[in-house]
Amino acid sequence: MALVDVADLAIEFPLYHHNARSLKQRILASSPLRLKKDEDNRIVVAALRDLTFRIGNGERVALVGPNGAGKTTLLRTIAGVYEPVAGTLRVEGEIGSLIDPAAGMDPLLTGRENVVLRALYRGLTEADGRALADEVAGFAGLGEFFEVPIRGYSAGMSVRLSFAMATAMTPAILLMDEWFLAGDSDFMKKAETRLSKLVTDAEILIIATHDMTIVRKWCTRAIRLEGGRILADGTVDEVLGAETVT
Ligand SMILES: Nc1ncnc2c1ncn2[C@@H]1O[C@H](COP(=O)(O)OP(=O)(O)OP(=O)(O)O)[C@@H](O)[C@H]1O
Repeated sequence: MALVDVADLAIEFPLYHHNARSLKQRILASSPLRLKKDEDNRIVVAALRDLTFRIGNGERVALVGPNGAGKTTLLRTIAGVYEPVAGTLRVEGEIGSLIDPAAGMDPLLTGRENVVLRALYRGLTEADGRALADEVAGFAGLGEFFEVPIRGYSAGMSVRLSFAMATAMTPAILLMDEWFLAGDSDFMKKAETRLSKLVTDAEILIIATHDMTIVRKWCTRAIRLEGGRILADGTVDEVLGAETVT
């Protein structure tokens, strides 16, 4: 049974470590809501504040809201990239993340080596890891680039590799940022079937998106964030109404 359970969660990003006093005063004066001073007298962005929700088995959740609302930060927090400054986060089930293409990969290793390493990390045998790498190579279509260190990849190549890798295994909890759906059109046509299967097979899907067509197609629930807080949480129809874009 997969579960994401969040209570009173807060994430902050320090912006200024040094003592730029007059600048601090000006920033705080012009933006009193989202920027604040922490106990070490640094200016921080309150990226997420007072978040409480629970996502259980079978739920397909869209995170919606304007630029800077906190959608990607929330995905990364659930993925374990950021440590909350307050509150609790409980995740049960293996996470597959389509958020940052090169996350968790070693830039000095080749595409193939990265896949095998990830497979070993997930408890597969080396033979299974090698078989998985062949499968990923076939789908990613990187040709000879699969055999070079990934620091030499273009942004699109990194997306192809991480997409192929993430969709070759079925995670219990799938986290996805919508820009992962914006690869070149030939690749995305090929990717769609594979992605649909992954979305269906995962026990929990959480996707951050501005595209209400995606929300209506894939999701059963929507959480609207604004200014790092939850404004609404309910069924897609309740939260979106007649909306098509945010
Ligand atoms: N690494 C960081 N350092 C400092 N501030 C950050 C960092 N990442 C995000 N923020 C801030 O946190 C807030 C939430 O950003 P986030 O990227 O989560 O928003 P979003 O809803 O995903 O926006 P978008 O729709 O534009 O992708 C914003 O105010 C942003 O400036």
